[in-house]
Amino acid sequence: MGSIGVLLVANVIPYLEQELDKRYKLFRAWDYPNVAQLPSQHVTAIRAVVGNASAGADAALIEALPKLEIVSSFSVGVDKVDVEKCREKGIRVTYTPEVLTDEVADLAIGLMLAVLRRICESDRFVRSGQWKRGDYKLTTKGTSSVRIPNQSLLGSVALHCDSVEFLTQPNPNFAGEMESIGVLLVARVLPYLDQELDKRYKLFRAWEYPNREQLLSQHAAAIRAVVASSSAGADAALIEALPKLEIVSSFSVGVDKIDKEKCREKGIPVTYTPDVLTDEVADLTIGLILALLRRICECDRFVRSGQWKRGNYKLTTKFSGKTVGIIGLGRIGEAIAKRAEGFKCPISYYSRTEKRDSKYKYYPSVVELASNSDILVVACALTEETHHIINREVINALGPKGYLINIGRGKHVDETELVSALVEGRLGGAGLDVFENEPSVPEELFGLENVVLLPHVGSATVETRTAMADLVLGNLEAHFLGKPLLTPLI
Ligand SMILES: O=CC(=O)O
Repeated sequence: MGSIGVLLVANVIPYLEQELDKRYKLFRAWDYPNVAQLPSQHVTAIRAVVGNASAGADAALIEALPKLEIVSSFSVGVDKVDVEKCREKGIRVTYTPEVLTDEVADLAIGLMLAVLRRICESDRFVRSGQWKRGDYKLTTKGTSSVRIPNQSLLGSVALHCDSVEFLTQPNPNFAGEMESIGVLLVARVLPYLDQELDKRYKLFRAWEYPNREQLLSQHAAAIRAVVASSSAGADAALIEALPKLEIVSSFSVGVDKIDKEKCREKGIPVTYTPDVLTDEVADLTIGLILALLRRICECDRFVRSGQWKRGNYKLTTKFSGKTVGIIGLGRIGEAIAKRAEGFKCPISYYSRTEKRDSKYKYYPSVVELASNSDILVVACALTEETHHIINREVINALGPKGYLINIGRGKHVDETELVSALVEGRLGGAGLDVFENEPSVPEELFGLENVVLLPHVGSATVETRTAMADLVLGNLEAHFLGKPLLTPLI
């Protein structure tokens, strides 16, 4: 085969170039001012042309190579090959279908999620330190419908994802009585929730007081409900300091900032916002995985900075078919598993106990799960047992080819260990939506290519945050009307 001439008309991967060079007499088009100037003995030696999506074989080239038998394209698209001319001259044309189908489809999903959920913009927001000055704006949902349990109980609450209808009127059965009920909002949340609480109740905003003591000394006796969030909850001291407290309603699914034991002890119900945000968080998890493995944010930076003109972006890593290990197979963990199945990923999981009805492989230890996973996703609740569930041993078990995704809580991960593993190359990469001391993010991460950093935006779309706000309002209304709570945790 060494005497067969092959003309390479485009820069392909070094591997293909080397292998062609080993087997054939290889002519590289860029070594000549133009193909018309190939010495005539080369022209007659060339029996094959290898091109790609950007350079192929036009009619002139085909006509200029009298011994041409085949055009083999390193691409699925053959728009750069004059297929008609090849047909006319009986020249074979090959291309590379099937082998790249999953890869391109994966990237299309990654791009969709990156655009809808503003993944690259959010990553820039974190890296530039802007998160410290306020939260990132809400984005748009990737999945098309929101379902909430017991929707009928919401009364005047309207929940439509396609056209989000904002709840503007309090339940008429309740108006009047409610205005005297004191509600404490402990953190800035969606303006819509703030406004709607303000319309219905006597609202106290914690951040408007110099400190908790002043707030409590003036209003403790009026407060009958606390509205919490993922960043600020209700600790034992606050619960004890509110003698009239009847309910804690959290604008979040994670309730690690609420002292649930204290609430239980005092018979105070706690509500949260499960289900309505499951799709959103699972979508974002897939977006994070794709952004990390396919380097979507880094590629976006590469294009925006004009570097593409100086050469192609380096090759990245395939998602489809990778083994995915999930820590915590609750609602969100299951939704992530279902999505990853669509990418033909074998799924396994760790949880405190094996789920008898689950089809996924169970590992009784996180280290074992990490050793057997390419991608490890943290999707469990934060408790004392799951604090730093990702430690040095787990990170080392995941290894330099492994990827960590955290959409749970920052405190699930020993961040110091994570940063050193990333910096030292002991871990392949990390996609992080949460951090130990939000909105502070370790600055060592800002310059790394193998991380995607998001400002805790798992559920942060207009549609889902509105649905979560409506659940908070619905739970409070149900409580004060003496009806069953919509989404009680306690
Ligand atoms: O982190 C978000 C939530 O707990 O809802």
